Amino acid sequence: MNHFQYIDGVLHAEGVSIPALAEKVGTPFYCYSTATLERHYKVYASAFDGLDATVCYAIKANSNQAVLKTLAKLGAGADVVSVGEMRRALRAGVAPDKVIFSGVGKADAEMREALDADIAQINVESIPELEELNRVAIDMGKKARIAIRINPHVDAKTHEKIATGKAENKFGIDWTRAIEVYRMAAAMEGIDVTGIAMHIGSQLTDLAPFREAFTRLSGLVEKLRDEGIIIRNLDLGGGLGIAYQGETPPLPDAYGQMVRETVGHLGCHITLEPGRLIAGNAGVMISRVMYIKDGEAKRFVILDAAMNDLIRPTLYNAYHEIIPVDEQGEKDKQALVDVVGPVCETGDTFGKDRKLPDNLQPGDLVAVMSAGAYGAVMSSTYNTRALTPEVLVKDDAYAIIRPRQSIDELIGLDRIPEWLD
Ligand SMILES: Cc1ncc(COP(=O)(O)O)c(C=O)c1O
Ligand SMILES: N[C@@H](CCCC[NH3+])C(=O)O
Repeated sequence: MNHFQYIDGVLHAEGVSIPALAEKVGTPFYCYSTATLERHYKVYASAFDGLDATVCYAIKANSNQAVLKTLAKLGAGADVVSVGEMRRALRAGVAPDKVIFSGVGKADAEMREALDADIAQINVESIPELEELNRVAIDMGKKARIAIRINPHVDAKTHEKIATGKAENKFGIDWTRAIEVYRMAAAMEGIDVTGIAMHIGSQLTDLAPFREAFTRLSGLVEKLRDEGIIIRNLDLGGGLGIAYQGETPPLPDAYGQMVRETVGHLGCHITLEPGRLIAGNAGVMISRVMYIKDGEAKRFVILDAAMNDLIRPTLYNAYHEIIPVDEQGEKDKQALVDVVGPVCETGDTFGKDRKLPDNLQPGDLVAVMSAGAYGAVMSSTYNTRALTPEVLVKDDAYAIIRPRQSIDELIGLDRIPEWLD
C-alpha cells in the first residue's frame, strides 16, 4: 500500500494534506511516511525469518535522527560509514552490538571511538587500514572484531557511479587475495577475525549478480575454514533496488530465498545492510512552481527546489517521477516540459520532457517522488541556499524533524581572518 496518495483531490502523506503542510513548513521540504518506513523494514526483515540474521539499516540513505529512531524501535541495527553516522545511530538508540562500521578509509580517531563504543564489527577494506586498526587496538589494550570486505569482481549492472564490486572499483580487497589477507589478520594481536563482508553496488534490479557474488563468498568461507580461520558473520551488504520508473526489482522474499540458497548452509550469522529499499519510497520532496517559462525550444517549469536539495538527477541522471499535488492536474497531464531548479547550472534539471498539466501555474505544488533515500542526506548549500527541511508524518500527525536553516545562520558559519578586519 502506498502511503502517498490523493485524498479529496490533493496528495496526502498518510492522513496529512500536503498543501496544508506546505503552508506550515514552506517549500521545498522533504516529507517521510512512518507507515512506509515501518512497512519496508518489516517486509525486508521478515524475508530472513528463520535465519540467524540482523538487519543493519545503511543510515547513509537517510540518517535523520527521527527516521533512525523509528527504525531502531523496530529492532533495526545500523551500518555506518563515519564516526558522525556512528554517533547518530547510537544516539537514536541502536544497540552497539548491532552497529557495523563500513567504509574505505577510517581515521584513527574513528577507530578509537568505535572500539570504545564496543560496536559489533569494523569492516576493513585494505591492508594498510588493517595494520592501522591493529596498532590502534593494541594501543588501547583491545581486540578489534573485524570482517574483511571482499571485492568479488562481479558487475552489479547498475549505474557506474554506484557499482562497487568490480576490479576497477576502490572497494574491498580483491577476492583473489582474500586468503592471504585473512592469514595476515588472524596473526595480528589486536585483531579478532569474526566475519567477511561484501557489498557489490546499489539499485540492483536483478538477483543474478548477488547470486554470483554470494556463491563466491561461500566458496571463500569454506576455504578459510580449511585454513582454520573461522568466519562467524557474513555481512552481505545492501543494494536491493526500488522502482523509480517502472523497474521490477526482486521482492525481499526472493532475495531472502537466494540468500538461503547461496550461503544458508554455512551456519553463519548473517548481516544485511539495506538502505534505499527502506527509505527510498518512504519519502517525497515537495516543491512549489515559481515560474513557467516558454522558451523557443521548450517549456520550462522552474521550481523552488534545486540540485542542491536533491542531487540524484544531476549526479546519476536518476529518474524521479514528478507529479502535481493537485489530483485534477495529475489527470490532465499533457504538456511536455523540462522541470528545473533556480541554480546556475544546466545540470540543475529534475526531469526532461515530463508530462505535467498544461495549466500548471506558479504557486502550484509538485511532488518529486521516491526521494526518501540519498535525498536530504546529499543536499548542500550550493548557491547559498539553506538546507531543506524534513518532515515526518505518522497517521494524521506531522513533526518537523529538521527545521529550515536560516540563511543568516548559514552565512554566519564563515570566519573572517584578522588580516581582513
Ligand atoms: C557498505 C554498504 N552497505 C550498504 C549500502 C546500502 O546500499 P543500498 O542503499 O543500495 O541498499 C551501501 C551503499 O551502497 C554500502 O556502501
Ligand atoms: N548515492 C547513491 C547511492 C550510493 C550508495 C552508497 N554506497 C544514489 O543516490 O543512488
